[in-house]
Amino acid sequence: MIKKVKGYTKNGKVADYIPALSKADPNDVGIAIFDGNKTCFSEGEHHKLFTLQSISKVLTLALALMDHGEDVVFSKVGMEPTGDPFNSIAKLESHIPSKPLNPMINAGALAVSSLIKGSSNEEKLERLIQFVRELSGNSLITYNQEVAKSEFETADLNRSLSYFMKQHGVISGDIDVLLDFYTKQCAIEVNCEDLAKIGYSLAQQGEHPQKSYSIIPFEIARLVKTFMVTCGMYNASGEFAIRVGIPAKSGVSGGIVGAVPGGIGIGIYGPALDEKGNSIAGMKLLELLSAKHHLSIF
Ligand SMILES: NC(=O)CC[C@H](N)C(=O)O
Repeated sequence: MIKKVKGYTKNGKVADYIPALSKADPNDVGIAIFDGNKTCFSEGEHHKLFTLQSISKVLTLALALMDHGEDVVFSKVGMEPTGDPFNSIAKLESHIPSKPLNPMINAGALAVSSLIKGSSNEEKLERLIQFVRELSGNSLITYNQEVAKSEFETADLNRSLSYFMKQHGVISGDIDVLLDFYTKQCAIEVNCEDLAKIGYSLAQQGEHPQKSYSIIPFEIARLVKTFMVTCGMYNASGEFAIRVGIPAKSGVSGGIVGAVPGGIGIGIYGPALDEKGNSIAGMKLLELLSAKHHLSIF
């Protein structure tokens, strides 16, 4: 499978606006698939660690909904796709009230992250990491300090979005404290197998990947997967729904998580990105997989 898409990597580019991410090898492509059995199917660079980046937005959304419920969360963030790049500030100004349009773009994710419960950033991060450990069944998961620091030092666009939202009453508190948490959340490190299990858990409406208990309430799992369909691949979500049709979320590290209803989780890594910030080989891989195994939900 990987062989068929490897060639696409040369048409993409590794993200370098977060300096530490530019160290990734653009030729890497890895995939893991988990269907609830003990072992994952995996191929390529599936063992390499990479940071969640925007994939974390799905997980903080689920946690914030579990912390506060829908009314509070959706008073701060909307439910509509933007059609704009993930880091755009444009709609914050042109939409009244100026709350971000959805939780899968940076502005929305920053607003959601500001809601995570905890008396300090350490406590909030510990809760989030524990949540990711449960969803992946991997108790060793932690965050990459170098990537977090690299993003914190260069995140002026995200600071701008945050200050804009603070001025408009969407968020409150110290912006650098929020950025400290957000950049660490984005720097949580996984491999394809961890990601496949997270996808499986979402596909199974929040069930633990290996034990029979629920980590995310059914209704919240349904809700976050709907956002994955409508907004998960940024401003390529419409085309992705047509070509692939799997609830999925990507990140600029080159990761993609997919959750196929009926119990298949997919974790992909391919750091060469297209111009919208999605893994170029990863998207192709999902397209081939979906066509071959009829995985589209539509
Ligand atoms: N699209 C992404 O993966 C963006 C996440 C990244 N940490 C940022 O805020 O820019």
